[in-house]
Amino acid sequence: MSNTKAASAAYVDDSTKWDTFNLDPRLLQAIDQLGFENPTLIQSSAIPLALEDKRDIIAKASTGSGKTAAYVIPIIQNLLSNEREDHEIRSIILVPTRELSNQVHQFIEKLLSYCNSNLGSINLSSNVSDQVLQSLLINKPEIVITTPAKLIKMMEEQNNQNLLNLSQVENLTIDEVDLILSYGYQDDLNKLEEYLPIKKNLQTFLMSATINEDIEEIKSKFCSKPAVLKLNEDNISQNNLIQFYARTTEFDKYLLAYVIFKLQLIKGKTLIFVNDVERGYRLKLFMEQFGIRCCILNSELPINSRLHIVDEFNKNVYHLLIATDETNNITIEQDEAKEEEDEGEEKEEGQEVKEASKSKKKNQKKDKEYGVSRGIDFQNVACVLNFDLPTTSRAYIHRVGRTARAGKKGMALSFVIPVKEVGKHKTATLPLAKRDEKILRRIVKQQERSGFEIKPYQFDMKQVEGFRYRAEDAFRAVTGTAVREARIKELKNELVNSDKLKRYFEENPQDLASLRHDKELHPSRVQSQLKRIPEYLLPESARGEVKNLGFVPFHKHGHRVQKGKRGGHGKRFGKKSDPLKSFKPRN
Ligand SMILES: Nc1ncnc2c1ncn2[C@@H]1O[C@H](COP(=O)(O)OP(=O)(O)OP(=O)(O)O)[C@@H](O)[C@H]1O
Repeated sequence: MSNTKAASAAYVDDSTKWDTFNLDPRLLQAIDQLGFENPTLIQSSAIPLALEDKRDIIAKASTGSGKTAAYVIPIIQNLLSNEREDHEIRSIILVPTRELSNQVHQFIEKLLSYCNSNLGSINLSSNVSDQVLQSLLINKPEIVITTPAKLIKMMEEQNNQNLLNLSQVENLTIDEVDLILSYGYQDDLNKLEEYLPIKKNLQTFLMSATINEDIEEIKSKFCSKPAVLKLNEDNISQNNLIQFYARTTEFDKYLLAYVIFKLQLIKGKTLIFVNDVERGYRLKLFMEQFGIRCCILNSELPINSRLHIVDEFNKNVYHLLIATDETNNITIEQDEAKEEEDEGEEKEEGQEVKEASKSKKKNQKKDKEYGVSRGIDFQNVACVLNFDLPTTSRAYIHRVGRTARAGKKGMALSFVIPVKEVGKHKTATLPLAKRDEKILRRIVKQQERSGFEIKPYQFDMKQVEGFRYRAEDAFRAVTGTAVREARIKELKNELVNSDKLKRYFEENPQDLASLRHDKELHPSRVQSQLKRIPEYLLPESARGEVKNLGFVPFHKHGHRVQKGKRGGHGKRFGKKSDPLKSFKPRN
């Protein structure tokens, strides 16, 4: 989390002020510095329960509703109000991914700004060597943030046992608790049970936007009489997320992506989700053909690069990020089984999914603790594009939750392939798309249950058609070999970046900006003519002098489109533009 403006009325509890919680002045000052004027609803519900009533908490609240502060503030407050001479580990925060571990750690450090000399925190899942971690642990930081696997690995190493003494732990928090279970951390949690003083009044917080009965076992292990808070969309008066889906074909996904991003039909930053690493590179290479710059995020990249990419995306260095969502594949079997059970659907298709996901798993060298669709606080994302539909409706909630955060507005657009279209385009196909229609039905139902609508969006294909030839040409240039080469090249680049990042940029943080992650990879045939859009391809309103603004405003009044500059368009949209407005739905 970086500096944040106050969340909008949708999430903020205006009726509650921070000073009603009797927080330590050092903590209040840090909250003030973050710009959090009022607590959010989940914060104003959870904090008194945790502090005054000393309750364990199970909180299910929407993505972006401020759950992190809802558990971090009570943790810090409790530590401050029982300050001790001796330093010991007193709070463990478990998160499913290294990305989230880093983010939560950074947030905690901000809240500790005024009490750093009294309290400390450590991120065990950071990218430093075990020796460095050991030297940091000597200082006995009070708060440990980690993935379960890393904690257990360190606990099991003989020489860490004194350093990682958990006998004084007073609080255990499990963030994204349902994902922790899906990631196969159950064994680690079982082991953790042995190390923790559960019987001695351990306070437990279990948090997520999606929680179901799967957590019963954890609940009975770690909680006693928990207060269960359910603050989902129903509790929020205003819906800031506009959701669309568009039925399309395997190839037309690429065509539409080209049109949307080349014509800058989406205003602001976009996060594009694909379902596997290779598709991410294919899409990047395809977009590169048109001079559309974007960067890639996936589990193959070194952790330093991943964190740096997210950080720079948040600082608006990049506008387009193609992220491979692999929680998708990890949770698919469990989630499918669960969702099918809920809806009494047949098991056969579940089998199909298992097979497809198995064959995928074979050639992936992924970091098991990678994840960006859960919990990562991407800042100011205008649009989430599900280039590939997620494979469960639960994954959908978390993906689209990367936009419209903290009460801001956002849009989600999901491409859906009708069953009869699957397998028609040899290279662009994605076998799991056979499930798209079914998943869409579930998403629609689930959104309806929360009172939201996901609307169909039909692009006016007549307008798009003119771009087809160029899209096909560009797509042909992105061969399988080109994708493989790009993948290796990106990995090499990022390893170099990562090494540089580690050694040099630690001391020179201001120079971090010089490492760009959206460099062109182009191992495919480069066709420079594709970077320009000839005028005849533009929608009428965008040709020549602007007359019909309010449609696709390619440039401000009185300015010509500056071709050849920044991917062919010098100017951003005027005020009246709406994302995707030129492609009106056909009813
Ligand atoms: N009281 C507050 N006032 C204003 N902004 C806030 C407040 N609390 C949190 N935020 C901001 O809201 C954003 C979302 O918070 P957070 O990441 O904790 O959400 P979350 O509920 O954990 O979401 P997810 O389920 O996606 O993990 C962050 O940018 C955070 O800084």
